[in-house]
Parts: sequence; C-alpha cells; structure tokens
Amino acid sequence: MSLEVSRLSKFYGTQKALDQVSFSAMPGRILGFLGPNGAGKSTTMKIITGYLGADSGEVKVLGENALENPKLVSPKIGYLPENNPLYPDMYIREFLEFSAGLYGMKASYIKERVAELIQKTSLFPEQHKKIGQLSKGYRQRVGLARALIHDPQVLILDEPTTGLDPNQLVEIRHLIKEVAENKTVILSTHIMQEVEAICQDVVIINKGKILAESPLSELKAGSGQVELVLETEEELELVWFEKLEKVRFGGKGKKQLVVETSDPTESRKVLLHIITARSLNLNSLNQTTKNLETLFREITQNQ
Ligand SMILES: Nc1ncnc2c1ncn2[C@@H]1O[C@H](COP(=O)(O)OP(=O)(O)OP(=O)(O)O)[C@@H](O)[C@H]1O
Repeated sequence: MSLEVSRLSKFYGTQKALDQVSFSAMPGRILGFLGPNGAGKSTTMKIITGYLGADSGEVKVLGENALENPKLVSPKIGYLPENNPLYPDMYIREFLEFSAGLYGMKASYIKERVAELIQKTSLFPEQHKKIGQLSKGYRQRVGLARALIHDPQVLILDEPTTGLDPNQLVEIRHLIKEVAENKTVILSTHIMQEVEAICQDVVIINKGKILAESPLSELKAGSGQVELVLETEEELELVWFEKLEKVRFGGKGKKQLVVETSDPTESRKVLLHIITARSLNLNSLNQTTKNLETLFREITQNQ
C-alpha cells in the first residue's frame, strides 16, 4: 500500500464532514473516489495533501505519517485541487519553473524537467501563451504538469475533468492514464463513465462515510445481480411478468423490459415462456452486468 487512510474524522464547526473514513490505494493503479456533492471527497483530499488538518485519524503515505510529518510527505504527493488555482498572468513555462523552484529543484535541472513536462502534457503548441489565455482543457494540462513537476509517487486529482468538452475530456483521461503508470493515483469524480474508463479501484463515499471499497471488477461482479433486457415488436404490460421480482420498462419504452435477477437462467426461461404463451414477437433478449451508475445509486440511496 502506498497510501493508507485510517479512521479519518473532520468537523466543520458542528458539522461532521468525515466520519471514520478508511481506505487504501496501491501503486500502478488509479482509484476512483466517488461520491455525490458534499460527500467529503475534497475534504479527504485536502487532508491527505496537508492543506487541512483532521480532528482524528491517520494518513500514511509510503509508510510516513502525513499528519505528523507534512514536510516529509508533501514532496511525495502531487495535487491538482478542484478549482485548479493558477496564476493567469504568468506564462506556462514561467509558472512551471516557479513551481519547480518551490520544491528546491536545481536550476540546471528545472529547465530540462519543465521541457519534459510540456512535452508530456502536450502543452507544446500553447507554450508561449499566458495561463489566462488558455482554454480550460489546456489549463488542466498546466495543473497536471504542476502536480507532476517533482515526479511524486502519489497523485491526488480532485475532479480533474469537470467542465471539459468531450474531446478535451478524452484527452485528459488519456493523459492521466499515461502519467499514472507506476504512480498511485486517486481521482475524485461524479462521472461514472470516467471511473469505468480509467480506474481499477473504487471507493464510494457519502455523507462523510465510506460505503464501498473494492476493485471495480469485483464491485460489479459482486453485486450478484445481472440485468436481462428484452425487446419485442409489441408493447408489453408489467402485470404479465409479475412472476419475476424486479421488472421495469427500459429507456426505449413499453417495447423494452429490464429484469434484474440473480438467477438469469431461470428468469430467461420464465420470460421466454411468457413470450411464447402470448405469441409475442421477440426482437432480442440480452444479458448485461449492472453498470456502475446503477450500483452507485443503489449504494448511496440505501444509506
Ligand atoms: N470550509 C468549510 N467550511 C464549512 N463546511 C465545509 C467547508 N468545506 C466543506 N464543507 C462542508 O463539508 C461537506 C463535505 O464537503 P466536500 O467539499 O469535502 O465534499 P465533496 O464531496 O468534495 O463535494 P463536491 O463534489 O460538491 O465538491 C459539505 O457538506 C460541505 O458543505
């Protein structure tokens, strides 16, 4: 484990923002930190990165106690905060050189490192612009380059793709995936597709409490539930399928039925029996695992 968060609690006044939060992250993997608005994601990230104190609990980064030794730990962490604070009047190169200087890097190495990161984050075409003149996607690249400048082993990214257009979104995700190799990455997001696209592990937080922590594949498989999606030529009625427990119409309306089941073989038999008995024309019958969005809604709404 390169990052271990244990029983972290945090109050803002009388409001408990974090309640015994524990989870861990491993090198070479991207952990999706998922939660609705106000769940406690940014608060957790600010505590890990030393920007905020905790009321109780422990954070260990590469074996070091981050809350007790922030100066020792902060060089090991790269942080892209939610609002990506940058200096709009600075030029990209100037800003990155300035940031590198804050880590006490040698002047002779700074230029080389900045050039390397400009290349890596594809900032090259915009490199002569001031930060204030950049599009949001390019500003995120600068934020990422800034977070990576000291080659940290742990990377904390707070909603790195919020507000990006679909093309920028794909590019930034690709970039995160690329820079994540050999690092431990925690990425907070509301976007389930993002987690499905680039994360191997998932932690779900709601109202300051951890509700799930698992590899993504296990979370999806472990629900034990699959969905059968049936499409017919004719409109259907839910009462015909009352033998099956969880049945609803799908997104396509009354010609599409979704059956949630832990026994797909038996449910498929029942469905086909009804189709035959009612002489309906079957267009398709497919099986899918539950997507993360459905699981997330179930996990957070059952709290
Ligand atoms: N500085 C603060 N003072 C008082 N309350 C705060 C402060 N920062 C956060 N909170 C509250 O703590 C809770 C957790 O907030 P936090 O920003 O950590 O959630 P989040 O999961 O990052 O939300 P979002 O996805 O909306 O960014 C919220 O109820 C929020 O209003």
